[in-house]
Amino acid sequence: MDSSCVSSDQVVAELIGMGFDFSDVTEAIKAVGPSLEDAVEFILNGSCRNSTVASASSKCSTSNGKALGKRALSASCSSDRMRQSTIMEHLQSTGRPKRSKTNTESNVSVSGSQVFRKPVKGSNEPFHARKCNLETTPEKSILPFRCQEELDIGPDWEQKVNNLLYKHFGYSSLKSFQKEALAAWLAHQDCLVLAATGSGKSLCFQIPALLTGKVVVVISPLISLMHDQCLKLAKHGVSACFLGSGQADSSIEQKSMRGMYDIIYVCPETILRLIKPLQSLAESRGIALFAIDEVHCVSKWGHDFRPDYRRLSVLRENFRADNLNFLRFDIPLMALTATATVRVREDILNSLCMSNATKIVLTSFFRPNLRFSVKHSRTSSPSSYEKDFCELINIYTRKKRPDKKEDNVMLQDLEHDSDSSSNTSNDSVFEADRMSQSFLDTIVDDSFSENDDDVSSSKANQSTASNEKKLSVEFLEDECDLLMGVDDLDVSCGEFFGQSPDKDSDICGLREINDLPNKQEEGLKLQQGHLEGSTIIYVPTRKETLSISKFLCKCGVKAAAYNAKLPRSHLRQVHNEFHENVLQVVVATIAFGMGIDKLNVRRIIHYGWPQSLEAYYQEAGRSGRDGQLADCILYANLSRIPSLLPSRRSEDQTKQAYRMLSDCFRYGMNTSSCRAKILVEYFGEEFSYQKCQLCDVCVNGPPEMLNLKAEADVFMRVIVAHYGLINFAGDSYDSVISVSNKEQRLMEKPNIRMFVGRIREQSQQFVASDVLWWQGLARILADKGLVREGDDMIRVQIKFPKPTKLGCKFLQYKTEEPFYVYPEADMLLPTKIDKPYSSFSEWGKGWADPEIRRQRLERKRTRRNPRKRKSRKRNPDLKTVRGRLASKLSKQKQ
Ligand SMILES: Nc1ncnc2c1ncn2[C@@H]1O[C@H](COP(=O)(O)OP(=O)(O)OP(=O)(O)O)[C@@H](O)[C@H]1O
Ligand SMILES: [Mg+2]
Repeated sequence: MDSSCVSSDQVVAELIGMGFDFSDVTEAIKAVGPSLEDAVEFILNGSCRNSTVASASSKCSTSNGKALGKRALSASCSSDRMRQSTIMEHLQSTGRPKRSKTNTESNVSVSGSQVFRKPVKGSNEPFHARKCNLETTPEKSILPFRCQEELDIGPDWEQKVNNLLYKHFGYSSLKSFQKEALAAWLAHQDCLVLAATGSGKSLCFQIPALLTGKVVVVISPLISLMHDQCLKLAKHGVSACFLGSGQADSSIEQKSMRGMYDIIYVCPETILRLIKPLQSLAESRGIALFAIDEVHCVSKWGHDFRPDYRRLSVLRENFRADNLNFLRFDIPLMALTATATVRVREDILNSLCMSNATKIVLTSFFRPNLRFSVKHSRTSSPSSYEKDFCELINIYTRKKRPDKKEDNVMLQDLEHDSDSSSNTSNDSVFEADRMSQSFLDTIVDDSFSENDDDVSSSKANQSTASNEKKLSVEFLEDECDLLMGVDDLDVSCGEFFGQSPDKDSDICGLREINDLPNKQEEGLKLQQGHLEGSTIIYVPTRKETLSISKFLCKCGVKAAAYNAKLPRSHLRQVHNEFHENVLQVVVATIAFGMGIDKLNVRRIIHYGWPQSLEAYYQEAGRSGRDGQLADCILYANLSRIPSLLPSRRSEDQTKQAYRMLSDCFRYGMNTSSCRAKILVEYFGEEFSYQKCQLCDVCVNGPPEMLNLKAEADVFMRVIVAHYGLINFAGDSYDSVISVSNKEQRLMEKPNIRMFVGRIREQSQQFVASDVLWWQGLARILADKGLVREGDDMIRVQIKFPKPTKLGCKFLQYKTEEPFYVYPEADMLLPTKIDKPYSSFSEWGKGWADPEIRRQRLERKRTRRNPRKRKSRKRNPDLKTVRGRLASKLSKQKQ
């Protein structure tokens, strides 16, 4: 067989697959030979690289394309009738009846033509080109790429898809949710795919491009995500490009709009200005689908709201069959996410104007190989790092000397960067570090913590700070990377041409180990990476990315910081080295983007409270994508109520943000329910397993239940008495409330501290009890419907407890019925609580002994560290937000 001829066939098929007209393709091949790149250039630019080709080109451009094309093909392939006939066979295959716009019942036919991609290694199978120009109409001849013929994919579409799947990705079959999503797309239905992280949602929108030869347009929120996906597709033989927001060079965009790539990744900002060119593309090569990946970004009720996502309803408005007469059906929308609550789903459907008949493909959010746990830590200092990362350091440094030079690659890079004054990017690292300093101080100082976590206090903070740049929301928000812009790498667009799928290996951990049976060495290497795996540590602030990565590097771990303020080139390097297993640990803010698809991420550590369970689950979901066990550990200060990180929010959004933070806090405080169950139920799924058998709660079991009848009783009595809701005749609690004071007290906002103070005053048994413990009890009582938030504000922790009707009834029951509950995590903290309060009878007696009392009070004083408190009071620390506010306020008072 003439190899050059086979090669020509391949190039022809590839070019037709790209959407070029057959006549143009043959003309180009004739002119430049079987070179894909030159042929593309020839067709697009009408010119070639060398002079011979150039002359051919000019010759071609004036000649009859079709005639020349036929001649070209017949000339180059005259000796290989078999290959030639294979192409021709397909080209001449009979057209199927066209579907009408009203034929919405069809569930197995698609608009456009079937096309097979570039043949894979060693394949002798016939390959096919699209069926363009066989039924030429005058209209079509005006549009060179246009191909309106409908091909019935047929009832065996699944088999066809499986073949493509195997050829391109090495997988044997579709997962059932992928099948469902594809069936919906084949039936021209919009589709919302809700499936767990790492379940394979991307294939749902990649397959349509392979199956139809039309373009798939994917809206994606981050350059790094688009970049990774394009790279991966290219390795699997699919051409793709990505278009970020600020492209200096528009050539890729232009080529993409001419149908050069099978899949176009584009950020929402950019797609809004590409509507017209996309309409032309829909008319020429055809658009099979608009996929909106990470679609939870649409919703302001979600955790990662991007205003530009909300404007994507333009896709539905501008790509309807009603508006565009060349369309038989609206171009379907496929929206995909791994983290959307029921409310967010509704918001997505409405905001994107998805059709009423949208198919919801819902799979379990449960990831059975993820082991969730929560640990208490101050998370604020090197001493916490030492304690908390000791195990991690051991894993990565078992066979190494901790001070080994080469282990500190990225740290040295950063330090070097910081020291240098001549290099701009270095400056920015240093700048990032310097700028972060003041903010970290505020975080360490818990300026945003404690109990002032309500909307009003947050507003007060914001307004007081508004004049001072350093205290502005913008500044603080920026320090936290709360909003990640799309441009998270130093590239704004890129193109990737499909390589033969067999050429790719395990680079970037793109394929399963068992896909590489003949590549033992690589397999072993990868396996080694799998055993140890990679780790991502998520922290709330940029400063912590630097301090923790620095700490780890010093301990011999190959770690790097990742936050939005670091130079883009550094971020790209971190991405690459993370994927290539050069780095062991990445310490990142949320900027280390969504959809990171690396097989061997063995642990995700959250070091500090996440802002929502959606964000937490999304980030945790980056681990264990190889199906092996992976750890998702949340280290949080359980003795502190988490606070919202500063961000610009409307009042409604602030309320929602508090709701989400509160759910997250309750997840951390939980001691009795399976963590996986809490997480999947949060997304509205019924958890069918009851227990995951892996999380800390399932493994360690819940704590002992305590009968807190006495404590609940005293707490309820104090607040009920305060509100004067029950007349406790002759009751000591009532006796402390004089009638004259009642009105005044009803006017004031009695907070939980006040009530605890009152309990301490009135009952010696509880005289040294901790507010933290009572806060836990207040949550339990609120869960049982006995108390509620007094001012109806939404808070992370109940602050102004007020009895409900049920709460009043609770006190009226003069029964001895026990009140058994599981204590929450903060109620169990050893430093705060020595004993369960139900054993106070004995413990309380101790207070009668002066020596015991002296010792206890002394202990308490030492715990509180009075020196620090004193100095803070007298001299507000001007390095902190709280300190600056305090000093400002005291000046105002004076
Ligand atoms: N049918 C399949 N059989 C085996 N593996 C598959 C299949 N489909 C997808 N995968 C693999 O699953 C992994 C995760 O895929 P993908 O990145 O699409 O996940 P995702 O659902 O988009 O996750 P995320 O929500 O984090 O973005 C990929 O490595 C992919 O190749
Ligand atoms: Mg994804």
